Amino acid sequence: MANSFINASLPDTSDRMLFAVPKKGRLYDQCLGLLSSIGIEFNRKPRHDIALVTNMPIALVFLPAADIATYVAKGNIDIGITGLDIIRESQTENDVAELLRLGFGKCKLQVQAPLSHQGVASAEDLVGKRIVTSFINLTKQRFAELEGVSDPEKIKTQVRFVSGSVEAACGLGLADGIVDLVESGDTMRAAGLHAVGTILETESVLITNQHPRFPKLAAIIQKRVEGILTARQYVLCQYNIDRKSLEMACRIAPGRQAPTVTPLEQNGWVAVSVMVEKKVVGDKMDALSDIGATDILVLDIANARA
Ligand SMILES: Nc1ncnc2c1ncn2[C@@H]1O[C@H](COP(=O)(O)OP(=O)(O)OP(=O)(O)O)[C@@H](O)[C@H]1O
Ligand SMILES: O=P(O)(O)OC[C@H]1O[C@H](OP(=O)(O)OP(=O)(O)O)[C@H](O)[C@@H]1O
Ligand SMILES: [Mg+2]
Repeated sequence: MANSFINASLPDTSDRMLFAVPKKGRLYDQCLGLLSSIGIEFNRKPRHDIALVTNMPIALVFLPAADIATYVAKGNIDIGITGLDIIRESQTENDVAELLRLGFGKCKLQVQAPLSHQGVASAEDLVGKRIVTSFINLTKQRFAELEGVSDPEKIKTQVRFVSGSVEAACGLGLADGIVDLVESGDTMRAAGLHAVGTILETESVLITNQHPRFPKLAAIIQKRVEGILTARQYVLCQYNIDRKSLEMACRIAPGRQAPTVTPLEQNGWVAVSVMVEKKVVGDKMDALSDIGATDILVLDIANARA
């Protein structure tokens, strides 16, 4: 279970829920944005990896993303944000509870080979060859499947660990193929590589220990984050329509629960307010306009609670 940091120069965290956040890298900015959106305020001193939250009994702990799942699984940290890829690689999926998928940090863990090696068209073609990766366990598991071997430690493919800039390994002669994360594909292409197989699709997740020390506080954080994710996913659409066309309009945009309908002073007309998924709002506006809706407005939602 989580302990306070026993060091006179460190803040007292004994009564606080420890919340781990990636200290740098691809998830850092998005995590800080999310913390701010859910109303978490803190002061972080330069070079300090612990920051006390000023308006909740929480201490933020800034850690490498790759270590967060292990700390949460072991109970040294109560709640945290990391990638699904890291949970799977650290083999902690049975010891952490996944509260929410966060919709950022989306990418794929892919097997990649040099474009110049024309004989390698699929991951199978790399069986028995040299693979370099930061994802040793997931890579060994995939090659064990490809080789039909039940123990990933008994594969003939040679899997070697490097901690970063994995794409350089083929060009430098250390590997015949690599396994690394791909988002836009720019890094892969810049290194003269192409994807020959996908091991995992990943995104960021909010996780807790299976037996969190502060279950109520963890539930509050989960609710707040859920609210922000909903707010990001939806917009509020408002329009006026003849009551005769209301049923059709509600079929076009039924909302999350149901539209709010308010009578207008104008006889027979109503004002409708409804949540619509951002990605389809253009289509919905066109369809509402086609059946006679007027003054169709779309408003951003700053926050939401189910
Ligand atoms: N290109 C990317 N696009 C989206 N998500 C990514 C990308 N690269 C990494 N991630 C996600 O972020 C997690 C942390 O990786 P990241 O590269 O940010 O950490 P790091 O290697 O510790 O930082 P840095 O690369 O700055 O040294 C990954 O496990 C993955 O879930
Ligand atoms: O498909 P892309 O959009 O190019 O993103 C993929 C790159 O992002 C990550 O690297 P990062 O920038 O974190 O550097 P690192 O390899 O040193 O960790 C990952 O390891 C890939 O190299
Ligand atoms: Mg990285």
